[in-house]
Amino acid sequence: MNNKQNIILIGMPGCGKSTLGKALAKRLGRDFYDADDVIVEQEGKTIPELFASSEDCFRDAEVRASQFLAHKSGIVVACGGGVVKRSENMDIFKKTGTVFFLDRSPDDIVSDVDVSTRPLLKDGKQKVYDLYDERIDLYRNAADYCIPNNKPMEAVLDDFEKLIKEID
Ligand SMILES: Nc1ncnc2c1ncn2[C@@H]1O[C@H](COP(=O)(O)OP(=O)(O)OP(=O)(O)O)[C@@H](O)[C@H]1O
Ligand SMILES: O=C(O)C1=C[C@@H](O)[C@@H](O)[C@H](O)C1
Ligand SMILES: [Mg+2]
Repeated sequence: MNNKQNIILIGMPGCGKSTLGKALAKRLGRDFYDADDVIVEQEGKTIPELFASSEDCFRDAEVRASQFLAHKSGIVVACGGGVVKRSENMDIFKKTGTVFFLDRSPDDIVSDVDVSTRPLLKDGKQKVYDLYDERIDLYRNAADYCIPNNKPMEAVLDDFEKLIKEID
């Protein structure tokens, strides 16, 4: 893959975007960005503060962060879990990047994520299953490639790195 092309990770909250994204960036010698952190920095507000105004207010900020990130080159981005809710974000990212869906089962997500600390999951474990059903088609349709996250992290990283080297 062209090393200027951005690597964009999408997937459920808790699917491993930040952890695997950071590790992949390190392996490839690229810079890593967490889109949620960019939103907080650009807006000068926390994610709960933005959601407290409205979800639309947060989603508008997310589009601005997508635009900012898509102007960079050769980076790895962990998107927010709901980035696919606005198809505009995917159009923006695809201009300069390739989109990878990190697919982790809801069973694995609930088994090791502290749902109480994730805003959209604060309503408990059932929310993970509901969100997965609600969003799975959006993730699959938005992605250029799917990376199953169903084995130890180092093995998933090996698959990811191999795929990146294979694709144009
Ligand atoms: N293959 C795996 N094996 C073991 N643990 C994993 C695996 N993939 C992810 N995890 C763990 O799952 C947890 C959630 O991962 P992470 O925070 O990277 O998810 P995320 O997609 O960035 O979530 P969010 O959208 O909420 O930011 C972390 O504790 C991470 O170490
Ligand atoms: O899944 C979602 O809709 C979200 C996930 C987080 O990464 C944040 O982007 C925010 O809490 C919304
Ligand atoms: Mg994250």
